[in-house]
Amino acid sequence: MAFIEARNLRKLYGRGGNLVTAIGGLSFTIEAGEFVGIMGPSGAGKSTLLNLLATLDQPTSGEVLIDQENLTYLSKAALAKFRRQRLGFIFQDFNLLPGLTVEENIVLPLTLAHTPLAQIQTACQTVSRILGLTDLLTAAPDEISLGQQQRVACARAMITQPQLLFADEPTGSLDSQAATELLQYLTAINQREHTTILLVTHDAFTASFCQRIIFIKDGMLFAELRRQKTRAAFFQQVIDMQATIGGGQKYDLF
Ligand SMILES: Nc1ncnc2c1ncn2[C@@H]1O[C@H](COP(=O)(O)OP(=O)(O)OP(=O)(O)O)[C@@H](O)[C@H]1O
Repeated sequence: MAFIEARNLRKLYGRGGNLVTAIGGLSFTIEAGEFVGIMGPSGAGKSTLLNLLATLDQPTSGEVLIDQENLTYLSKAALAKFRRQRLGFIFQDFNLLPGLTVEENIVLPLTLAHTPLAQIQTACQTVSRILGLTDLLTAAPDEISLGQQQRVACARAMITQPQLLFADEPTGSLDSQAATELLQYLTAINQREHTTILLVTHDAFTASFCQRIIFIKDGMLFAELRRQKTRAAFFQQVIDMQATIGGGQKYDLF
């Protein structure tokens, strides 16, 4: 049974003669516990697609179902509750609140949900230990490195133990060591907790940690790759597909 189902999704921006088709009619499914990447050239519609699946944006037409719940028919309040209880988000620019400590940022989703304090403290200890943040809990976000900030954002996304985690270019601001650590952590929660992960990336190294990559171009499905052998072999397959699809790297002209 599909965990995420996109049914003929379309998203147009603008109006009149200035209409842009960001997503042109996409249908696919993702199973529970999959670790899936979305790739494609700049402007292909990757972020738009992620935002539609993550309920952060509404399609012009088509439907998104998550765990057999058709999100098209949920009210704004029901959608907000669904998002809060079941989804986690990691974005490239972290969105940490500068006036709060690392700990306050991490526990924010539980604080907003009025979770009992003892439960918040236990959850914070667990997630901080896993992500190596225990010694940084009293720091302010601007006192820690970018890699550490990204791990804080990851901890905040994970503290509610979401079934489904969305990440948009999660390694975009990280050096290769911090990126590797984050990807190993995502792999671990995918394998241990069976968290379904959907991430957008233009980076073949990041993509090589996924089990399956959906390539889109001009808002349409272009190809799909499944990891069958080693991560190194998958990395090479991703590079080859990027060459085929064209414009695979954002900054390949520089
Ligand atoms: N808010 C918006 N208003 C108008 N057009 C938009 C808007 N957001 C995205 N677009 C257009 O929709 C198309 C898809 O954009 P999107 O950001 O989803 O692509 P992407 O594949 O994530 O690109 P990138 O890799 O550069 O981030 C592009 O042509 C973009 O210019």
